[in-house]
Amino acid sequence: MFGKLREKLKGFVRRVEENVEEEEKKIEKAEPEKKPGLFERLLQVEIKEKDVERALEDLEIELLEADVALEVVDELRESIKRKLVGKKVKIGTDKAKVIEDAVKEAVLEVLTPPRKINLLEEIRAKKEKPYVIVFVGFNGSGKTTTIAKLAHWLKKNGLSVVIAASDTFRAGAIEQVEEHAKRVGVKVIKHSYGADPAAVAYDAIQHAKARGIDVVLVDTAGRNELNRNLMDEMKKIVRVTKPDLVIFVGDSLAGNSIIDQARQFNEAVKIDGVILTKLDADSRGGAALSISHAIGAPILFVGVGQGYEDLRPFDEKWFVNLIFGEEN
Ligand SMILES: Nc1nc2c(ncn2[C@@H]2O[C@H](COP(=O)(O)OP(=O)(O)OP(=O)(O)O)[C@@H](O)[C@H]2O)c(=O)[nH]1
Repeated sequence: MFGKLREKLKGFVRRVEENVEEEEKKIEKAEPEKKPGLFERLLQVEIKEKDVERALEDLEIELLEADVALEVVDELRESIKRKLVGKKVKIGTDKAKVIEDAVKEAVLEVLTPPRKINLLEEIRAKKEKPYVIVFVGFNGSGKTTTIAKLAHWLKKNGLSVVIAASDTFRAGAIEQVEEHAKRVGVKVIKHSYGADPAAVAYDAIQHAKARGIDVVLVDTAGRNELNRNLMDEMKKIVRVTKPDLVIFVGDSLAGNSIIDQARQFNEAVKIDGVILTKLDADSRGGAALSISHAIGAPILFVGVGQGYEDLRPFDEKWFVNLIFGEEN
């Protein structure tokens, strides 16, 4: 996971370290009489703007190549600069660590959403059952698989779940969700193809209300902003179901374009949270790094494989440790 991102960020740390080491050598070589404040200068070396500027320019290009969104690259650049320039490092100490810590902190800041959601707590705290989650996204982003994974996870956490087969548009979609649901032991509420998806979701909510089921997961058809009718239909599903949460499911392999997708969906129906799929196959990591910052909604889970267990609650510290090689 994220091999490219790791390589770029570590490369940056190395380049700045080399520059600072050069400075250090200059201080050590200088004649004592040419050195004002010799004692402090000998003890520490200050990281100068020129030590980071060139390395930052290279990093900027590399991050863009790794599909990090432009605004996130700018944010990282400024943040790293703020943290490093003027910093004094004791001679003989581990400079790489000081630089890496600053980069880690900057990445963590960019990853930390303005708002966090503890899904289990929210579901349990809701007085009137059910808690309704609508899933939206492009075709093939992994929505249906993700819904099955989440149903499995919710069940494991002691919650009851029903799925609304609200993709009445794509041939085979209802059978597909039924198959997944059967495997994870969850009931599906369905109508026939061509039926109103909002009506299917509404029925699923009534079903859950009548039986005291905790959560309704609404599977919707994959769509994009060019499908005007489908986008309007999605707005109707949200209007009718008044969901507690709208989750955008995005394929992390789609790279930078996933950010535009998320923005379009966020404009149409407000996105409350994100699930990124296929992280197991994502070497670039740019989408994961950028999406929360771009739409102001937290990443709730990440998909890390095709099995039902392969859904991991997202935590930015985990992501940072993964990038900096402290966890696999
Ligand atoms: N490797 C990997 N594959 C995944 C992951 N999540 C989903 N997939 C695969 O992605 C493919 C598409 O998933 P679906 O769930 O069918 O996609 P969908 O978004 O429901 O498709 P539409 O109904 O067209 O919107 C399937 O082959 C899934 O097994 C993941 O986290 N990792």
